[in-house]
Amino acid sequence: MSLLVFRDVTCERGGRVLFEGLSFALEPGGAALVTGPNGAGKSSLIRVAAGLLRPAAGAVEGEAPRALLTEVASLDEELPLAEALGFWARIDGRADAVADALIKTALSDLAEVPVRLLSTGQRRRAAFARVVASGAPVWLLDEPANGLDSAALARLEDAIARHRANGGGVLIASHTQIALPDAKPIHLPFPGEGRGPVATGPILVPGLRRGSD
Ligand SMILES: Nc1ncnc2c1ncn2[C@@H]1O[C@H](COP(=O)(O)OP(=O)(O)OP(=O)(O)O)[C@@H](O)[C@H]1O
Repeated sequence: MSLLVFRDVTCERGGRVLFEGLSFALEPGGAALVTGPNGAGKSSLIRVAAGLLRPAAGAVEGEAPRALLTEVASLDEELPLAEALGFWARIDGRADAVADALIKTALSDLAEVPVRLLSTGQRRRAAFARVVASGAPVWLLDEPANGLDSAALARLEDAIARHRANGGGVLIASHTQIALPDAKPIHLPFPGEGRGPVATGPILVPGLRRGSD
């Protein structure tokens, strides 16, 4: 059974259609990579998948829990990292998962450091640790490689590969090259590029249009 399904989804923001008729399914072990220029609607697509934006038309389906990574880590700045992660992990009923998530993101040494003292890359890894600790089968990652050095990027790619090998699925929006074998491509084109198919393979995108800017 599919983990996540977009069925003829249209997304509008600010009175503008960003994409329409977007259909694809994320299977266990699967991945989809959303690309496109600034403002094309990549983050909006991820937010639609997360249920934070309602599609103007169509439906997003799937019973599997989803974990979301955005620019904002939403971790208490004053708490030590492990405690800040523990707050969310307890809500997910996964308090025991924090230590392992810290190991997978190479943050164990910073477990007692207040979140406000973390660097940009460390914050990004901390936000990803939240996703790892959640135990959710579906990972929705908006620019997960932002701010990461090459070692951290390799660890991110490893974690994604392991998640997929365990039957999880990932939907990623990224400007940066990221190793995502056999990912379904979803390209959101430039404004004014016109209507037409924007994806190949198993993703079906009957049309895509934009309103006037
Ligand atoms: N809250 C909002 N209200 C109205 N329009 C918005 C809102 N947020 C974003 N938009 C518009 O929606 C469009 C798509 O934005 P989005 O952030 O999804 O693009 P993106 O492809 O992720 O861009 P980037 O590569 O710069 O991150 C942009 O034109 C943006 O101005």
